[in-house]
Amino acid sequence: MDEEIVRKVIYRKSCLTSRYKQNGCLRRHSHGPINRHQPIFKNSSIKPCMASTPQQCRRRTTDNSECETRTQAKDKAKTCTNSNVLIENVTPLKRQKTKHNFNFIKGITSLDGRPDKHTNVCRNICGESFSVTTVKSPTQNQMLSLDESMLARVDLDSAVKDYCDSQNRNINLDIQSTEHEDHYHVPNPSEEHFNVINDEIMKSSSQGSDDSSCKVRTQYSESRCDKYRPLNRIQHKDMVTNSSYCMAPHVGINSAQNEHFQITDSAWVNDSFSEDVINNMDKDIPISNCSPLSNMPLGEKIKRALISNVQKPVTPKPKNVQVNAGDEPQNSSSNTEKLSTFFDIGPFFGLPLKVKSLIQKFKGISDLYPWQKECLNLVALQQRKNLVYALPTSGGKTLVAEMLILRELFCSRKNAIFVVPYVAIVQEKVRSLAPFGLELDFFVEEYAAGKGQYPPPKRRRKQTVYVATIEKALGLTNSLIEAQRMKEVGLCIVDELHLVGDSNGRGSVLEGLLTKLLYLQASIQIVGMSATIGNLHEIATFLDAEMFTQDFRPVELKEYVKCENKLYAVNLRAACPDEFLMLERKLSFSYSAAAASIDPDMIGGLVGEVIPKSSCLVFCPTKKSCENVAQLICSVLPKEILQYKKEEKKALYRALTSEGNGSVCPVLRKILPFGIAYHHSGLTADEKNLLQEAYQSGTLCCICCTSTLAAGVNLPAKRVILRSPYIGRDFINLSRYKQMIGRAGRVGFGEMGESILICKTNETQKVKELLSSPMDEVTSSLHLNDGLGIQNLVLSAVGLAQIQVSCLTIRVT
Ligand SMILES: Nc1ncnc2c1ncn2[C@@H]1O[C@H](COP(=O)(O)OP(=O)(O)OP(=O)(O)O)[C@@H](O)[C@H]1O
Repeated sequence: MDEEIVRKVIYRKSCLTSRYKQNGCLRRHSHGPINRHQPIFKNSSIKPCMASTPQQCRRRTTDNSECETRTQAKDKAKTCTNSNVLIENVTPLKRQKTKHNFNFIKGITSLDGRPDKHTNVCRNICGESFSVTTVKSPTQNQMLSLDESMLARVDLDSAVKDYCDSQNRNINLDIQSTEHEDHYHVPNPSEEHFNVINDEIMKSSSQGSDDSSCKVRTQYSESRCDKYRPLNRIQHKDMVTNSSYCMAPHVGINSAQNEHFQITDSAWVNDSFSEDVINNMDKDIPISNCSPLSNMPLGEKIKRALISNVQKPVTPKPKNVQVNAGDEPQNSSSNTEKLSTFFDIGPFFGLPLKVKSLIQKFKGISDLYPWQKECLNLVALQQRKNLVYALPTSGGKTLVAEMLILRELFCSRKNAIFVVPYVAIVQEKVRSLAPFGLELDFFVEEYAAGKGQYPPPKRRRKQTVYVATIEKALGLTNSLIEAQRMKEVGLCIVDELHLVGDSNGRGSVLEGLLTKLLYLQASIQIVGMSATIGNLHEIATFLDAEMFTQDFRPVELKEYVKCENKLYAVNLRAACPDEFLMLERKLSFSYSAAAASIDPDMIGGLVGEVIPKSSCLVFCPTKKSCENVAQLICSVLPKEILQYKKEEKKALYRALTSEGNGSVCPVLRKILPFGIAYHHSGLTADEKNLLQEAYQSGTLCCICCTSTLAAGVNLPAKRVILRSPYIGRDFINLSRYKQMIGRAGRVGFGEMGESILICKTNETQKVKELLSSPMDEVTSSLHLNDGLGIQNLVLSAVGLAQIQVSCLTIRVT
C-alpha cells in the first residue's frame, strides 16, 4: 500500500480515539517507549509514531502538533540529564523506587470514578462531586452558568480516559482502575509499574519544550490516602465518607522532595494545607514568578469559576465607557494587575507617525472617524482592561482592532491573537496586515484550515500577530499554555463576538477560549467587537470588560421590504405598527410574458436596476437556490450585458477552468458571461477566491450567495437583496439579517446603500415583528448538544492542568 495511505489510516485511527481533538484539545503523538507500555496501558489505543523524521511526523498531524522522533526524544532526554538542574532531580527516580509521593500531583488531576452510593452522583469532576443547587432566574446571566444536571451529564471519567488515551498518558487512570477492580485494595507496585512510570517520566522529559520545562507527569507517595487531600483544596467526597480509602501504589521519585512531603504529610488532612505546601515550596525553590496562585492548575481555576457562576446573581450593568483621554482613569475593575504595560512610542495613538502614513498608503484612510479616535483614547484601553465595542456594520471596527494590535506589538512588545470566524476572513486579514508587517517588521501568521503550527515558532526579535479561526485560536492557546509560553501573548481580539451564542458548536468553542484566557491570569487583554449583540452588557460582564457603543455608520443604509409588486421603506422610527412599512413605489419591469412567469418575484428586475455599473448581492436560503436564482436572473436580464467587461469575464472563465482541471460547473459556465456567479460552500476555496476577486474588481457585478458570505470577506454592494426571510428552514433572526444587509452601504460604494427583503404576503406580519424587535441576545451555548461544549472545556482544562501540574512538579523537585 502507498505510504501516504498508511499514514492517513493511522491518522484516522488516532482521530477516532480522540473525539476531543477537533475542538482544540491538546494531543501529542506517542513515541517509541510507548510500545513497551502497551501491555500495561490497556486503554492505550493510539499507535506509536513510526515516523523517522520530524517532517514525516508532522505530515501526519493535521493540527500541526509538535512531534518528535524517537531519536530526537532520546537525544533531548540525554541533553536534559546533562544540562538541566531540574532534570537532574528527576533522573535518580529510576533508582529510587521506594521513595514515593502520590499526594502532590493529585490536585486537579484527581479523578474518582467510584459511584457514590449516597448521592447517586457517579462522576466527580476534578476530585469533587458537584452537588450544587441552582436558583434559576429567568434573567440570570447565562454566560457560563451551569446547573447541576448539566454537569452531571458530563461523563467525565470515560471522557477523560479517552482524552488521556489519545495522549498516551493514562498512568493515573490506569492505576485508579486497578483500584476499582480490587475494591479499593492497594496493590503492590510491581517492577513493571516502576519501569513504566519511569519510562513515562523520561519520555515526558524528552518531550518537553526546548526550555527547562521538561514534563514529569506524576509522582507518588508512600503516604496512605486517608491523608490524601487534593492540591486544589476541594475535599474529596469519597474521602469524607470512607476514611479507609487508599490511593494506589507508590512509584518513582525524588528523595529530597519526598522527604519534604513525608514531613508534611499529616497536614494534608487540613483542606487549606495545599497552598501552604506550595508556598513553602516556593520559598525552597528559587524560581521566579512561581507564586502559588499563578501555579494553580488552569482546570482548577475554570472549575471554580464554573461553580461560582452557578449561583451568580444578575450582574449589574457595567458602565458604558465613553471616556476621553484626559479623563480620570477608572480603577474599578479586578484587572488592576493589568495596569500600564502600555507605553506610547509615538504621537499617533501611541504609535509612530509612520503607522498613520502606512494606513493612508495601504487602506486609503487619511483620518480616523471621531468614534475611532475616541475609542483608541479610552482610558480603559490604556490601562489594558478588557473591552467590548459595538457599532453598526461598516462602522470601521476593524481598523480600531488593527491599531490595537499594532499598539500591542510595539508598545507592549507582545504578540497578539486576532480571532475571526471564517477561513476566508483569516486570509483577508492576513493579506491586509502583511504589508504592515513588512514595513513595520513584525510577523503575520495564518492559523486557518491546514495552516498554523502548534505551538508557534518562537520569535526572539520580532512580534507576531496570529490571525486565526475560532477553532485554531483555541488550539493555538492550548499549545501555548502547554509550552508555558502564554506570557508571549498580550492581546486577543475577537471579531464577531456575537458568535459566542452560536448554537452549532462554534459558540461553545469561542466561549471556552475566552474562559481560558480569562482565568489564565496571564494578563491577556481581551477585546471583542460586534455589530449585533443585544445584551452587550452581559457579554461585557462575562469578559470583565468595559463597553463602548456608538451608532455610527459612514454611509446611509436604506432598508426596504418587497411584497408582491410593492416596495416598502422600513421606518424604524414609526410611532405605530401601521407606519412601520411605508409604501415607497410600485414595481414594474418590462418583462416578457415568459420572463414574468419564471420570475414572479421580479428579482431579475431588482438586480437589473443596479448592475452592471454597481454591484448587487443576492442572499438565498439554500445552496441550491443560489444556483437557481442566478440562472433565473440571467434569463431575464437584457442581452447587452454580455458585452460588459467581456475580456475580463473570459479571463475569469479560463482561470476557473484551469482551477477545475479543465472543467467548470455547468451553471457557472452559463451565468459567468452575464457577470453573475453563485457562491456557497460547494465551491472550492480557490474557486471562491477567484470569484471574490472578480467581484471586488468589478468583473462580476452580482453574486447569489448563502448567508455565510454576510459575515465573510469584505464584498460590499450597492444593493443587497434577501431572496426570502429564511435561512435554510429557519426564519431569519435580526442579527443575521443585520449582518447580511450590512454588506450594502459601505464606504466607496456611493452615498447610500439599499437592502431589499423579499417576502410573501403571509410573511409580512412576521417580518414586521422581526424588524421592530430588539437585537438578539447572546447566551451561552456550552450546555447545548448534550453538554458537549462543557465537556470539551472541562476536559481540555483537565488536560492542560495535568501539564501544568507536571511542570509544577518538575519545578519543585
Ligand atoms: N476612518 C476611516 N475613514 C474612511 N474609511 C474607513 C475608515 N475606517 C474604516 N474605513 C473603511 O470602512 C470600510 C468598513 O470598515 P470595517 O470593515 O472596518 O467595518 P466593520 O465595522 O468591521 O464592518 P463589519 O461589522 O461589517 O465587518 C472599510 O472599507 C474600511 O477601509
